[in-house]
Amino acid sequence: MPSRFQRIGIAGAGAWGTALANAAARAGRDVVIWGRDAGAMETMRRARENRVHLRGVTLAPSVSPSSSLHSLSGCDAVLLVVPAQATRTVAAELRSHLPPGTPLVACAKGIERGTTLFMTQVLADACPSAVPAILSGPSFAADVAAGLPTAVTLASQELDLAEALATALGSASFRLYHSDDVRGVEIGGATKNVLAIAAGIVAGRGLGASAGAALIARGFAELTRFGRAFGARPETLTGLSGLGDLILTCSSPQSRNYALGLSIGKDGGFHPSGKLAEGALTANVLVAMAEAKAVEMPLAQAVEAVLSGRCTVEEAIGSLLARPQKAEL
Ligand SMILES: NC(=O)c1ccc[n+]([C@@H]2O[C@H](COP(=O)([O-])OP(=O)(O)OC[C@H]3O[C@@H](n4cnc5c(N)ncnc54)[C@H](O)[C@@H]3O)[C@@H](O)[C@H]2O)c1
Ligand SMILES: O=P(O)(O)OC[C@H](O)CO
Repeated sequence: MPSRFQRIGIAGAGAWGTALANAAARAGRDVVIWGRDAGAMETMRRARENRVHLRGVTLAPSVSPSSSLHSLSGCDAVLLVVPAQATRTVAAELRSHLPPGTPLVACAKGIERGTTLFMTQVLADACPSAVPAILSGPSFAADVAAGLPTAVTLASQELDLAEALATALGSASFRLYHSDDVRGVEIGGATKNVLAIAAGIVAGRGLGASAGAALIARGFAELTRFGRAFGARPETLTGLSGLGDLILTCSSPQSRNYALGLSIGKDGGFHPSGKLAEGALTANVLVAMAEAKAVEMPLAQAVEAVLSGRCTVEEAIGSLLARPQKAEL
């Protein structure tokens, strides 16, 4: 069915941008996907495949790859799908290409380092003429691209807009729930990545399934405390973008954050794989923001301390287990 958001732009041609391009095409939309690397975009256009970031997935016929940001200027809505720390740069570049009032949907999961801004705040700052929104939830790019059933949340301050965008992008296999709790949705995605590194460390160290479950439950307590302190609604934190994504990312080596933790847990060293693990970039800003509001986040602090080399995995586990006993709630 035609939509008021018939022409969808995707700014960012990584794994998630490519998967979202195919999902939007499956929903019946005409899609332009932009990437900064002209050679890679030309190869994608000819091969109908993103061989760098999502090998083996055929681009839907209605997806047009481009390396010209201007090609996004005729889009009814744009999904911004670059890493969290690059979101400001690309949003600022989009500013001169998008008509005022164009919905701009942040799809990154992180917090901007230096400014401590959440993703929609970055959009409001860098591209103030656009209408910011956020898309987040438990969703591996490969699953979405393969058309496996997936459910995520799309939030905007205007609930009607969130609903219209969710309808435009949704299909039988890609369900979007709408919300106006923007802050809640963006906090879940940013926080779960840090906790997923801890979950990977627990698995890599062979601490057992019981410890893995405890980590998810106590990690969720941290996510909830942080979320409440920064204005999230509790029911959002227990939804897809909070608890849902925490469970997914803390339990699958398919997650790059979990996989990073797994390798740290196995040999104690932090060897970046070259794959994007947003939690490693968010950990220190998350912990600093928590400390500034006296929010207790011992697991996130332990991840940050291990990543920065201030303590070993053994020391981090030892100090977590030596914490005084306390009431659960
Ligand atoms: N991959 C997933 O399963 C998945 C699912 C949900 C959310 N996300 C989130 O989406 C975001 C992007 O992840 P991804 O998996 O697509 O990463 P990716 O590493 O596959 O791709 C990142 C893309 O961004 C581009 N990029 C980086 N810096 C840029 C800049 N300054 N200007 C223009 N382009 C730039 C890279 O060239 C690359 O094409 C992350 O925040 C991630 O947490 C990913
Ligand atoms: O591979 P990760 O760890 O970035 O996780 C991907 C998605 O965020 C899962 O919802």
